[in-house]
Amino acid sequence: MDSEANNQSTVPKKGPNDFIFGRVLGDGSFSTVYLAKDIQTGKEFAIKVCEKRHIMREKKQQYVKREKEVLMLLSDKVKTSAPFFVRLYCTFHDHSSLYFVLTRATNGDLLTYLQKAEKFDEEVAQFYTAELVHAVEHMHLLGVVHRDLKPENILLDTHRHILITDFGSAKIIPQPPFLPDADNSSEGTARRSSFVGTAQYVSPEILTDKRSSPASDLWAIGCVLYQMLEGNPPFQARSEYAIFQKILKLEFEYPALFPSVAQDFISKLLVIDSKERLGAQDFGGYPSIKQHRFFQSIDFETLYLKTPPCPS
Ligand SMILES: NC(=O)c1nn(CC2CCNCC2)c2c1CCc1cnc(N=C3C=CCC=C3)nc1-2
Repeated sequence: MDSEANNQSTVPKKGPNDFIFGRVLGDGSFSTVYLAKDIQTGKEFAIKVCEKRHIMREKKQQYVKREKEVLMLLSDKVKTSAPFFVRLYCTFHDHSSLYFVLTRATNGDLLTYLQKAEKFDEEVAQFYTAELVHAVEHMHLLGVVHRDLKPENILLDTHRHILITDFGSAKIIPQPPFLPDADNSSEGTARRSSFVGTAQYVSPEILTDKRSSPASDLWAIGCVLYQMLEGNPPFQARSEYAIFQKILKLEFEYPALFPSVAQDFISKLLVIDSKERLGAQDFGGYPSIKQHRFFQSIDFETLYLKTPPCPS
């Protein structure tokens, strides 16, 4: 965790009174995210406030515990150098709430950015998909599967680079040998009792046998890229049930003039059998994804140094 304001014994423990809370940045079923300023340093953060009573009533203890574990893992500068995630600076609690002090993303989320542009051209879509692939590869190599990747959970920092957030649905799977979508069903994949994710981006295996795996995030990348280029996600309907039916039947179309290389890439991710998805058989990362001609001009190692292209 960052020495800036972490919970190590050498740093006095922060508390709610150390911050000035500002406007609400967003709210979920049991949390509210505020813009906040550290009184001592003047630095601005996003503070996620989770109400204890609501967490207990909704039986969400596991979600909150999992999110903290994942955020601590991704914030450990020893374990990860990828900047593509919101960082957890410190946590504290009082009688009513739990507080997560997080990176503040000054440019909102990718969904809002995409809606303003209606759709992205190929260069912008390629750039943000490359950052997403690089981030997901890093996350999976640390054994973290997000399970709810979507444009709303992809924030944009001051320079409009991505910051993946909201790890409440995430799963941590045991470490090396880490085979994306390995057959070790007790480890590489996880069965849940309840539905995880957001209907438009959920993969078929989560719907059929509730068995999520790293390849579930690869499916979501395919959905996000389609949405960046078309303006809407590939699977849409009036109800979640109808969306699920379309997903299970792979019922979606590419509009006329949809870029052919992107179409080829998406078609290799939106595959019903998770083991057949591009990258699902890779080891130690996703070389087969990064080598796809959709990323022909991309240098993944210097993405973060580049200025993101602007939508036209
Ligand atoms: N659920 C969360 O963890 C979360 N929710 N938000 C606000 C949401 C608003 C709607 N779109 C998705 C995000 C945040 C976080 C993490 C931490 C976080 C950090 N910075 C921002 N910044 C924003 C800036 C402008 C508009 C919205 C959010 N927001 C968050």
